Amino acid sequence: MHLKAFGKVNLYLDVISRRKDNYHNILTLFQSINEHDDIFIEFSKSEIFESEPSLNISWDKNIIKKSIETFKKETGFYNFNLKIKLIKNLPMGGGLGGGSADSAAVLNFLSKNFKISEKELFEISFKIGSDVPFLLKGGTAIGKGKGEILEFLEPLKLNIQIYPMNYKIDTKKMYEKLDQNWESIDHFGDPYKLYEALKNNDIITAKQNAFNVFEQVVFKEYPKLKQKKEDIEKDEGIIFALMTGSGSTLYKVIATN
Ligand SMILES: C[C@](O)(CO)[C@H](O)COP(=O)(O)OP(=O)(O)OC[C@H]1O[C@@H](n2ccc(N)nc2=O)[C@H](O)[C@@H]1O
Ligand SMILES: Nc1ncnc2c1ncn2[C@@H]1O[C@H](COP(=O)(O)OP(=O)(O)OP(=O)(O)O)[C@@H](O)[C@H]1O
Repeated sequence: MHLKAFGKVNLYLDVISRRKDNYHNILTLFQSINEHDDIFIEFSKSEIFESEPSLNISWDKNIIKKSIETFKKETGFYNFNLKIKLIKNLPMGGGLGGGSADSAAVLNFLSKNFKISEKELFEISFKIGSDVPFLLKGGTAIGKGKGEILEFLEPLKLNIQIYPMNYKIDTKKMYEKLDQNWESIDHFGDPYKLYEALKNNDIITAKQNAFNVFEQVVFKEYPKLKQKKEDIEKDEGIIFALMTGSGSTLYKVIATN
Protein backbone atom coordinates (compact mmCIF):
# COMPACT_ATOMS: atom_id res chain seq x y z
CA MET A 1 0.00 0.00 0.00
CA HIS A 2 1.35 3.42 -1.02
CA LEU A 3 0.56 6.23 1.43
CA LYS A 4 1.17 9.93 0.75
CA ALA A 5 2.09 11.85 3.91
CA PHE A 6 1.25 15.46 3.04
CA GLY A 7 3.04 18.24 4.90
CA LYS A 8 1.64 21.51 6.22
CA VAL A 9 2.44 25.16 6.49
CA ASN A 10 1.23 27.56 9.15
CA LEU A 11 -0.37 30.50 7.35
CA TYR A 12 -0.66 32.12 10.77
CA LEU A 13 1.11 31.07 13.97
CA ASP A 14 1.09 32.82 17.33
CA VAL A 15 2.05 31.48 20.76
CA ILE A 16 -0.43 32.68 23.38
CA SER A 17 0.81 31.37 26.70
CA ARG A 18 2.90 28.74 28.43
CA ARG A 19 1.00 25.84 29.97
CA LYS A 20 1.60 23.99 33.24
CA ASP A 21 2.63 20.93 31.19
CA ASN A 22 5.47 23.03 29.70
CA TYR A 23 3.78 23.08 26.32
CA HIS A 24 2.32 26.30 24.91
CA ASN A 25 -1.13 27.35 23.84
CA ILE A 26 -0.96 28.34 20.18
CA LEU A 27 -3.29 30.03 17.70
CA THR A 28 -2.61 28.90 14.15
CA LEU A 29 -4.09 28.55 10.68
CA PHE A 30 -2.93 25.14 9.42
CA GLN A 31 -2.84 24.54 5.65
CA SER A 32 -1.96 21.26 3.91
CA ILE A 33 0.53 21.42 1.05
CA ASN A 34 1.05 19.18 -1.97
CA GLU A 35 4.57 18.20 -0.97
CA HIS A 36 4.56 14.80 0.72
CA ASP A 37 6.58 11.85 1.91
CA ASP A 38 5.88 8.47 0.27
CA ILE A 39 5.32 5.49 2.54
CA PHE A 40 5.12 1.90 1.22
CA ILE A 41 3.57 -0.22 3.95
CA GLU A 42 2.34 -3.80 4.41
CA PHE A 43 1.79 -6.26 7.23
CA SER A 44 4.65 -8.71 7.57
CA LYS A 45 6.07 -11.44 9.78
CA SER A 46 8.64 -9.13 11.32
CA GLU A 47 9.05 -5.34 11.69
CA ILE A 48 11.16 -3.93 8.89
CA PHE A 49 11.92 -0.24 8.24
CA GLU A 50 14.06 1.41 5.61
CA SER A 51 14.19 4.96 4.35
CA GLU A 52 15.61 6.85 1.41
CA PRO A 53 17.64 8.85 2.19
CA SER A 54 18.75 7.60 5.61
CA LEU A 55 17.22 9.65 8.41
CA ASN A 56 20.34 9.44 10.60
CA ILE A 57 18.12 8.62 13.57
CA SER A 58 17.62 5.18 15.08
CA TRP A 59 14.32 3.36 14.45
CA ASP A 60 13.33 3.59 18.10
CA LYS A 61 13.64 7.38 17.85
CA ASN A 62 11.50 7.48 14.71
CA ILE A 63 8.07 9.05 15.16
CA ILE A 64 6.65 6.25 12.98
CA LYS A 65 7.86 3.68 15.51
CA LYS A 66 6.43 5.81 18.34
CA SER A 67 3.11 5.89 16.44
CA ILE A 68 3.00 2.10 16.01
CA GLU A 69 3.84 1.46 19.67
CA THR A 70 1.32 4.05 20.90
CA PHE A 71 -1.34 2.55 18.62
CA LYS A 72 -0.68 -0.95 20.00
CA LYS A 73 -0.72 0.24 23.61
CA GLU A 74 -3.87 2.34 23.29
CA THR A 75 -5.93 -0.14 21.22
CA GLY A 76 -4.66 -3.48 22.55
CA PHE A 77 -4.03 -4.68 18.98
CA TYR A 78 -0.46 -5.93 19.54
CA ASN A 79 -0.29 -8.88 17.25
CA PHE A 80 1.05 -7.39 14.03
CA ASN A 81 4.28 -6.26 12.38
CA LEU A 82 4.77 -3.80 9.55
CA LYS A 83 7.21 -3.59 6.70
CA ILE A 84 7.72 0.10 5.87
CA LYS A 85 9.74 1.90 3.24
CA LEU A 86 9.83 5.68 3.67
CA ILE A 87 10.82 7.98 0.83
CA LYS A 88 11.67 11.17 2.71
CA ASN A 89 10.88 14.26 0.63
CA LEU A 90 9.83 16.67 3.39
CA PRO A 91 12.90 18.31 4.95
CA MET A 92 13.47 17.10 8.52
CA GLY A 93 13.12 19.78 11.18
CA GLY A 94 11.88 22.04 8.42
CA GLY A 95 8.65 23.28 9.93
CA LEU A 96 6.54 21.35 7.39
CA GLY A 97 5.36 18.75 9.89
CA GLY A 98 7.31 16.04 8.08
CA GLY A 99 7.56 13.54 10.91
CA SER A 100 4.02 14.32 12.05
CA ALA A 101 2.75 13.71 8.50
CA ASP A 102 4.39 10.26 8.46
CA SER A 103 2.81 9.52 11.83
CA ALA A 104 -0.65 10.58 10.64
CA ALA A 105 -0.40 8.51 7.45
CA VAL A 106 0.56 5.33 9.36
CA LEU A 107 -2.13 5.93 12.01
CA ASN A 108 -4.77 6.33 9.29
CA PHE A 109 -3.58 3.08 7.67
CA LEU A 110 -3.78 1.20 10.98
CA SER A 111 -7.15 2.64 11.96
CA LYS A 112 -8.67 1.48 8.67
CA ASN A 113 -7.26 -2.02 9.13
CA PHE A 114 -8.37 -2.39 12.74
CA LYS A 115 -11.60 -0.40 12.38
CA ILE A 116 -10.70 2.20 15.02
CA SER A 117 -13.12 5.12 15.36
CA GLU A 118 -12.08 8.61 14.26
CA LYS A 119 -12.47 9.80 17.86
CA GLU A 120 -10.23 7.06 19.26
CA LEU A 121 -7.64 7.68 16.57
CA PHE A 122 -7.69 11.40 17.35
CA GLU A 123 -7.06 10.65 21.06
CA ILE A 124 -4.07 8.50 20.07
CA SER A 125 -2.68 11.15 17.70
CA PHE A 126 -2.11 13.92 20.15
CA LYS A 127 -0.20 11.60 22.46
CA ILE A 128 2.34 11.42 19.63
CA GLY A 129 2.82 15.06 18.55
CA SER A 130 1.09 18.43 18.47
CA ASP A 131 0.81 18.60 14.67
CA VAL A 132 -0.41 15.02 14.23
CA PRO A 133 -4.12 15.64 14.99
CA PHE A 134 -4.42 18.19 12.15
CA LEU A 135 -2.42 16.02 9.75
CA LEU A 136 -4.76 13.05 10.27
CA LYS A 137 -7.29 14.93 8.16
CA GLY A 138 -5.38 17.80 6.54
CA GLY A 139 -7.00 20.62 4.60
CA THR A 140 -7.39 24.01 6.32
CA ALA A 141 -8.02 24.45 10.05
CA ILE A 142 -7.69 26.85 12.94
CA GLY A 143 -5.60 25.18 15.63
CA LYS A 144 -5.61 26.02 19.35
CA GLY A 145 -4.39 24.46 22.56
CA LYS A 146 -1.25 22.43 21.86
CA GLY A 147 -2.61 22.03 18.33
CA GLU A 148 -5.28 19.47 19.23
CA ILE A 149 -8.23 21.89 19.36
CA LEU A 150 -9.15 22.09 15.69
CA GLU A 151 -11.79 24.02 13.76
CA PHE A 152 -11.76 22.61 10.20
CA LEU A 153 -12.74 25.19 7.56
CA GLU A 154 -13.67 24.98 3.89
CA PRO A 155 -10.22 24.05 2.46
CA LEU A 156 -8.38 26.94 0.84
CA LYS A 157 -7.08 26.33 -2.68
CA LEU A 158 -3.78 28.17 -2.60
CA ASN A 159 -0.77 28.27 -4.84
CA ILE A 160 2.06 27.78 -2.34
CA GLN A 161 5.74 27.53 -3.24
CA ILE A 162 8.08 26.27 -0.51
CA TYR A 163 11.76 27.15 -0.07
CA PRO A 164 13.54 24.49 2.03
CA MET A 165 16.46 26.29 3.68
CA ASN A 166 18.44 23.27 4.92
CA TYR A 167 18.75 24.44 8.50
CA LYS A 168 17.38 21.78 10.84
CA ILE A 169 15.72 23.75 13.64
CA ASP A 170 14.77 22.18 16.98
CA THR A 171 11.15 23.11 17.74
CA LYS A 172 11.55 22.72 21.50
CA LYS A 173 14.54 25.10 21.48
CA MET A 174 12.60 27.74 19.59
CA TYR A 175 9.70 27.58 22.04
CA GLU A 176 12.24 28.04 24.82
CA LYS A 177 13.72 31.05 22.99
CA LEU A 178 10.23 32.59 22.84
CA ASP A 179 9.88 32.12 26.61
CA GLN A 180 13.26 33.72 27.21
CA ASN A 181 12.38 36.77 25.10
CA TRP A 182 8.68 36.92 25.96
CA GLU A 183 8.61 40.62 27.00
CA SER A 184 9.95 41.76 23.64
CA ILE A 185 7.82 39.48 21.44
CA ASP A 186 5.19 41.22 19.27
CA HIS A 187 1.88 39.55 18.46
CA PHE A 188 -0.28 40.72 15.59
CA GLY A 189 -2.63 39.65 12.84
CA ASP A 190 -5.76 37.54 12.99
CA PRO A 191 -6.05 34.01 11.50
CA TYR A 192 -9.78 34.36 10.88
CA LYS A 193 -9.31 37.62 8.95
CA LEU A 194 -6.43 35.99 7.08
CA TYR A 195 -8.62 33.01 6.15
CA GLU A 196 -11.44 35.23 4.85
CA ALA A 197 -8.96 37.42 2.96
CA LEU A 198 -7.36 34.42 1.23
CA LYS A 199 -10.78 32.98 0.41
CA ASN A 200 -11.83 36.30 -1.14
CA ASN A 201 -8.48 37.04 -2.78
CA ASP A 202 -8.22 40.23 -0.69
CA ILE A 203 -4.43 40.59 -1.00
CA ILE A 204 -4.05 43.72 1.19
CA THR A 205 -5.89 42.19 4.17
CA ALA A 206 -4.06 38.89 3.71
CA LYS A 207 -0.70 40.67 3.85
CA GLN A 208 -1.77 42.50 7.02
CA ASN A 209 -2.72 39.27 8.83
CA ALA A 210 -0.10 36.72 7.77
CA PHE A 211 2.15 36.21 10.83
CA ASN A 212 4.55 33.73 12.40
CA VAL A 213 5.76 34.64 15.88
CA PHE A 214 8.75 32.28 15.58
CA GLU A 215 10.34 34.58 12.98
CA GLN A 216 11.22 36.97 15.81
CA VAL A 217 13.52 34.40 17.43
CA VAL A 218 14.58 32.25 14.46
CA PHE A 219 15.65 35.15 12.25
CA LYS A 220 17.94 36.40 15.05
CA GLU A 221 19.80 33.07 14.98
CA TYR A 222 19.61 32.58 11.22
CA PRO A 223 19.85 36.02 9.54
CA LYS A 224 20.11 34.37 6.11
CA LEU A 225 16.48 33.28 6.52
CA LYS A 226 15.39 36.89 7.08
CA GLN A 227 17.32 37.97 4.00
CA LYS A 228 15.80 35.19 1.89
CA LYS A 229 12.27 36.09 3.03
CA GLU A 230 12.88 39.74 2.04
CA ASP A 231 14.13 38.57 -1.39
CA ILE A 232 11.05 36.39 -1.92
CA GLU A 233 8.75 39.26 -0.96
CA LYS A 234 9.94 41.13 -4.05
CA ASP A 235 8.60 38.40 -6.37
CA GLU A 236 5.92 39.23 -8.91
CA GLY A 237 2.34 38.25 -7.99
CA ILE A 238 3.13 37.35 -4.42
CA ILE A 239 0.49 37.65 -1.70
CA PHE A 240 2.93 37.09 1.16
CA ALA A 241 6.04 35.18 2.21
CA LEU A 242 6.45 33.60 5.66
CA MET A 243 8.41 31.00 7.59
CA THR A 244 6.42 27.90 8.52
CA GLY A 245 6.25 26.33 11.97
CA SER A 246 9.40 26.83 14.02
CA GLY A 247 11.36 26.95 10.77
CA SER A 248 13.45 26.79 8.73
CA THR A 249 11.38 26.37 5.57
CA LEU A 250 10.08 29.58 3.98
CA TYR A 251 7.16 29.71 1.59
CA LYS A 252 5.19 32.16 -0.51
CA VAL A 253 1.51 32.30 -1.37
CA ILE A 254 1.02 33.34 -4.99
CA ALA A 255 -2.07 35.12 -6.31
CA THR A 256 -3.94 32.73 -8.60
CA ASN A 257 -5.87 35.03 -10.94
C1 LIG B 1 5.58 24.67 15.65
C2 LIG B 1 4.45 23.78 15.25
O1 LIG B 1 4.87 22.90 14.23
C3 LIG B 1 3.30 24.63 14.69
O2 LIG B 1 2.40 23.85 13.96
C4 LIG B 1 3.95 22.97 16.43
O3 LIG B 1 3.58 23.80 17.51
C5 LIG B 1 5.01 21.98 16.92
O4 LIG B 1 4.50 20.71 16.64
P1 LIG B 1 5.43 19.40 16.81
O5 LIG B 1 6.72 19.60 16.10
O6 LIG B 1 4.57 18.23 16.48
O7 LIG B 1 5.74 19.47 18.37
P2 LIG B 1 5.87 18.25 19.37
O8 LIG B 1 6.72 17.19 18.74
O9 LIG B 1 4.53 17.91 19.90
O10 LIG B 1 6.67 18.97 20.54
C6 LIG B 1 8.05 19.27 20.40
C7 LIG B 1 8.39 20.26 21.50
O11 LIG B 1 7.88 21.55 21.13
C8 LIG B 1 7.33 22.23 22.27
N1 LIG B 1 5.91 22.52 22.01
C9 LIG B 1 5.23 21.91 20.98
C10 LIG B 1 3.91 22.27 20.75
C11 LIG B 1 3.30 23.22 21.59
N2 LIG B 1 2.01 23.58 21.41
N3 LIG B 1 4.00 23.78 22.62
C12 LIG B 1 5.29 23.46 22.83
O12 LIG B 1 5.93 23.99 23.76
C13 LIG B 1 7.54 21.30 23.46
O13 LIG B 1 8.74 21.67 24.09
C14 LIG B 1 7.70 19.94 22.81
O14 LIG B 1 8.52 19.08 23.59
N1 LIG C 1 9.76 9.94 10.28
C1 LIG C 1 10.41 11.08 10.61
N2 LIG C 1 10.54 12.06 9.70
C2 LIG C 1 11.17 13.22 10.05
N3 LIG C 1 11.71 13.48 11.25
C3 LIG C 1 11.58 12.53 12.18
C4 LIG C 1 10.95 11.29 11.90
N4 LIG C 1 10.99 10.55 13.02
C5 LIG C 1 11.61 11.29 13.96
N5 LIG C 1 12.00 12.48 13.47
C6 LIG C 1 12.70 13.53 14.24
O1 LIG C 1 11.73 14.59 14.44
C7 LIG C 1 12.37 15.84 14.24
C8 LIG C 1 11.35 16.81 13.75
O2 LIG C 1 10.98 16.32 12.48
P1 LIG C 1 9.86 17.01 11.62
O3 LIG C 1 10.21 16.78 10.20
O4 LIG C 1 8.53 16.58 12.10
O5 LIG C 1 10.09 18.52 11.98
P2 LIG C 1 9.23 19.70 11.45
O6 LIG C 1 8.96 19.50 10.01
O7 LIG C 1 9.92 20.92 11.89
O8 LIG C 1 7.88 19.50 12.21
P3 LIG C 1 6.97 20.66 12.78
O9 LIG C 1 6.62 21.58 11.68
O10 LIG C 1 5.83 19.83 13.29
O11 LIG C 1 7.81 21.31 13.86
C9 LIG C 1 13.45 15.54 13.20
O12 LIG C 1 14.49 16.48 13.31
C10 LIG C 1 13.89 14.13 13.54
O13 LIG C 1 14.97 14.17 14.46
